[in-house]
Amino acid sequence: MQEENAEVLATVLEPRSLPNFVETDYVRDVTERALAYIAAGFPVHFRGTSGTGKTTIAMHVASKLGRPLVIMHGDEEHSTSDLVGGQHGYRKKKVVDNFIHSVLKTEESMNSSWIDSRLTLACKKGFTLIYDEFTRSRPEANNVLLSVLQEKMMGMPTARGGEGYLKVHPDFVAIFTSNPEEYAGVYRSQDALRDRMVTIDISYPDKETEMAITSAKSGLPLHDSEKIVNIVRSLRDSGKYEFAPTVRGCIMIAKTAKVRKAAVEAGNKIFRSICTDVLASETSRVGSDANIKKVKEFIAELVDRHCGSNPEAGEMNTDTKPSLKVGQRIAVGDKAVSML
Ligand SMILES: Nc1ncnc2c1ncn2[C@@H]1O[C@H](COP(=O)(O)OP(=O)(O)OP(=O)(O)O)[C@@H](O)[C@H]1O
Repeated sequence: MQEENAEVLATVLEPRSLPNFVETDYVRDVTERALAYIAAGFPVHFRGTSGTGKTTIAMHVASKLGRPLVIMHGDEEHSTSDLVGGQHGYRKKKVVDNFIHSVLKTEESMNSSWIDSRLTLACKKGFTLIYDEFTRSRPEANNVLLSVLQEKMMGMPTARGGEGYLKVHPDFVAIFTSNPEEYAGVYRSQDALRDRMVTIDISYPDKETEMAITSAKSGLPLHDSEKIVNIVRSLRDSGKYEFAPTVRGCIMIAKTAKVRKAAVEAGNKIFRSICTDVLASETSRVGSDANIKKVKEFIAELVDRHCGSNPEAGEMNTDTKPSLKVGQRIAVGDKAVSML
């Protein structure tokens, strides 16, 4: 019944890397390791703090598999039916019989049909599934995945209310991401599920990768991107923050400096204020005035340290050195970097 009538409530994506994806040695290494585990038949789990690039790498790995892609996002509101599918839809039929003037007859009927979840669709058709931040869903909701990953069978409710099984397509691949900082207050990654996947820890990318990402995403030349990355990495290494700054901070500073045509120089007031705004907001949620003042002073110090003190610095000259172009391979330090 479900096979024939299934409506598909799912967005199937073409497997593609995200725009301006940068491939460095670091990215290539993580991708190759993940693809090898997948080829050996194991689901892969990218685990890392916010902004380390887990989702982007998951999308890249999916693009290498070349199968259609569906994405699910963990959510504590999810129930099993969000993962498996369920009866959805409502049709109302109203018959008004006023043949006899004084009688009004109304008839209503409801009709619902089975709608596959994204997981079911991927299991049936052999698509790639990215389950982003899967630990945000309650363990009971995720339990259906245990037999999918181990026995390659998926428990499905039947028309008569019992349980049937769907055989998982041999091309089905699952890629998971999670943020360990969220385990404490939310739901710990279930051990049984974790035991069925290979976890690759993703930490902050190396300097070359951060520079290449900043340049590719903003269009700023690499030498300017390097100065911004140096500021962010020094702040991260210092430990003087509530939340560690990420490559997202680098991208925000670089893009805004470009829009405002501010030279990436310590002497440029606009550039200084962009660094302070972006990094103070990225690294603190609530803070006392005294704390924020200290962080801002430290950011100013880092801008001086990494961008020189040039009081004459005015508008940036964006024409002097190229940023990373699609397909271009360049040397950053002693490493080769390319943008896909
Ligand atoms: N290899 C890469 N090429 C280009 N951009 C990248 C690459 N890796 C990461 N990024 C960029 O870095 C930022 C953070 O990456 P991403 O969103 O994948 O991190 P995340 O670890 O999934 O973060 P969160 O846990 O907060 O969702 C994004 O703007 C993303 O586009």
